[in-house]
Amino acid sequence: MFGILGSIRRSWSSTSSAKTSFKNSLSCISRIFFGPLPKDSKWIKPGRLHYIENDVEKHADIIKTMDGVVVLLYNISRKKLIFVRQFRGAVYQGIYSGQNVEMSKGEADLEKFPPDIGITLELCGGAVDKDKSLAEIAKEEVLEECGYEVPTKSLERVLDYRSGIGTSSSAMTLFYCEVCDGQKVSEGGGVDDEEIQVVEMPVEESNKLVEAGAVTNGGPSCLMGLLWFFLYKAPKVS
Ligand SMILES: Nc1ncnc2c1ncn2[C@@H]1O[C@H](COP(=O)(O)OP(=O)(O)O[C@H]2O[C@H](CO)[C@@H](O)[C@H](O)[C@H]2O)[C@@H](O)[C@H]1O
Repeated sequence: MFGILGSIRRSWSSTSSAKTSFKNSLSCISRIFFGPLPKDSKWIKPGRLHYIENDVEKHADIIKTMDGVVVLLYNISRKKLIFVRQFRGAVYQGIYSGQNVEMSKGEADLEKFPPDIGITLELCGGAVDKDKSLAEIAKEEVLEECGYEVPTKSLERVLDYRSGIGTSSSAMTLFYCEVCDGQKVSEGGGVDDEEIQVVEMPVEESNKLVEAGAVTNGGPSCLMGLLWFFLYKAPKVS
């Protein structure tokens, strides 16, 4: 199973077998290099919040980022959960720099740190960057990334929570949506130059993703969605 998903890397050892640990690369990443954040970044804005608590002045170094939606998709025709895999620069950087809080600089050593270490397994989703309802944004992401055309009413709002509460605290919304083969209208894979791979995984196999130790390079949204599914949905639908 972990041939396709890749197991989590907290750090990367140069003695690790780079070529065999990750299979099924999504795309060809030939070069990775690190640079400073431009002030006009559309995606993140860093800042410092000051506050006085019990007469003591304190501060929090924070990052403003966009809110997001994620969708746990379940194909009822084939009893499969649907995930997406993609290269995430932040994950690559996190593994590359390890415990070091400094941002990496310059050219990445792709021999020691192959690009595939930055590939995640995630729920379909995206940023709340349009003036539309959360369900409409979720519906669009389901179509763009996974190729299923679903009505907004089939998106069940499950949980609202915050990610990265120590630094960014963006508001996230998890939806659950059942789909069938008849709703599959395209391959998915993202829009423009996105390189997203759709992974349809049998329920029994997905269950292993939340077993102790079987953590993937995925975020808490994916793990939390899976836990919710196995607690509340799987007993009824699988
Ligand atoms: N940090 C970034 N830097 C440069 N380009 C970026 C970017 N994040 C997204 N993009 C670009 O925007 C495209 C579309 O993004 P999406 O709306 O699908 O959001 P994504 O799933 O990347 O999550 C995004 O938005 C959600 C909600 O904020 C976050 O949780 C998640 O970390 C974030 O990547 C990506 O393919 C990429 O080109």
